[in-house]
Amino acid sequence: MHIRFTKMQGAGNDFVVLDETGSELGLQAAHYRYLADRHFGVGADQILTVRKPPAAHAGEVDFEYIIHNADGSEVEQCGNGARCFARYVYDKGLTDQTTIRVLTRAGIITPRLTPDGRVTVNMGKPRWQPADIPFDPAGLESESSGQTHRWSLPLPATASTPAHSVWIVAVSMGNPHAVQQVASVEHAPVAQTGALIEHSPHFPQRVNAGYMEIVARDQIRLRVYERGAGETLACGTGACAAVVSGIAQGLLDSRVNVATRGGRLTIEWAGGAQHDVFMTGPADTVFEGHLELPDEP
Ligand SMILES: N[C@@H](CCC[C@H](N)C(=O)O)C(=O)O
Repeated sequence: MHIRFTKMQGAGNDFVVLDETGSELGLQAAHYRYLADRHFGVGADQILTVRKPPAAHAGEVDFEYIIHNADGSEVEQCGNGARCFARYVYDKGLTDQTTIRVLTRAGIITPRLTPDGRVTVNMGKPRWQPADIPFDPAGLESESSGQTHRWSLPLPATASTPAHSVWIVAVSMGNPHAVQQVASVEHAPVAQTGALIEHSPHFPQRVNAGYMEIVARDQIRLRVYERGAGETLACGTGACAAVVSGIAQGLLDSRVNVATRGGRLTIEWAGGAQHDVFMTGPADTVFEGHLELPDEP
């Protein structure tokens, strides 16, 4: 099958974007893995697919946006991808609106193109209830921290680390996140513990593992080991999860700059159950291409 694609990136989190507004390509998990492969395919952390809204949501949203991780799994949400999605549909002339309502597996989000070239996304509300994440805290030690809880998550011994526990805040931004505070992101054991946290049995659908260094009440540094993709240069929902966990614990103000390895994001949240989280950052097209997709990659 011959397909056209656009390569995009947002703060270094990179994507292959596919247009299925005309007809669906019918790709399988192995095709997404092939497209994401940095040696044999195009190379990406996630594959983003743009579709017209399904009939049940016609009039309510402008597009549907489907996300696959590099490992081929379909996921509910992707923040940096949402900004690239908005940039894509606008630049391709699929819409002339600068505020776009998008259906995702996690619900409706609203990206808005801003005059400075960046994109601000209303990412909806954080969800803290374990069942909504999903997170199974059975048997875990916990302590209250501001308006939320920290949980002591046990990690098994590996060749490089002894068995130990880390204190995490569990939160959903449409997808699951476990955020821990570290003294220094540079020295954080992301490579050693990221996959252990991702596969913890306390997160039945796996989890994105965030490592947050608080620099000031309005500034953090962040690394994220992403579910289904490994460590990426930035994770938009990870930035939202880290900032809301910091605000809920009383450690951060309501507007926070997040320095990632690939660029800067700004996250705003007024706190409480009624307020949405807003994320602002870059979204850029890198190149366009076409390729012959093997029937069975
Ligand atoms: N890079 C993303 C998150 C993509 C999905 C994530 N890996 C998951 O499995 O939940 C972002 O910018 O939010």
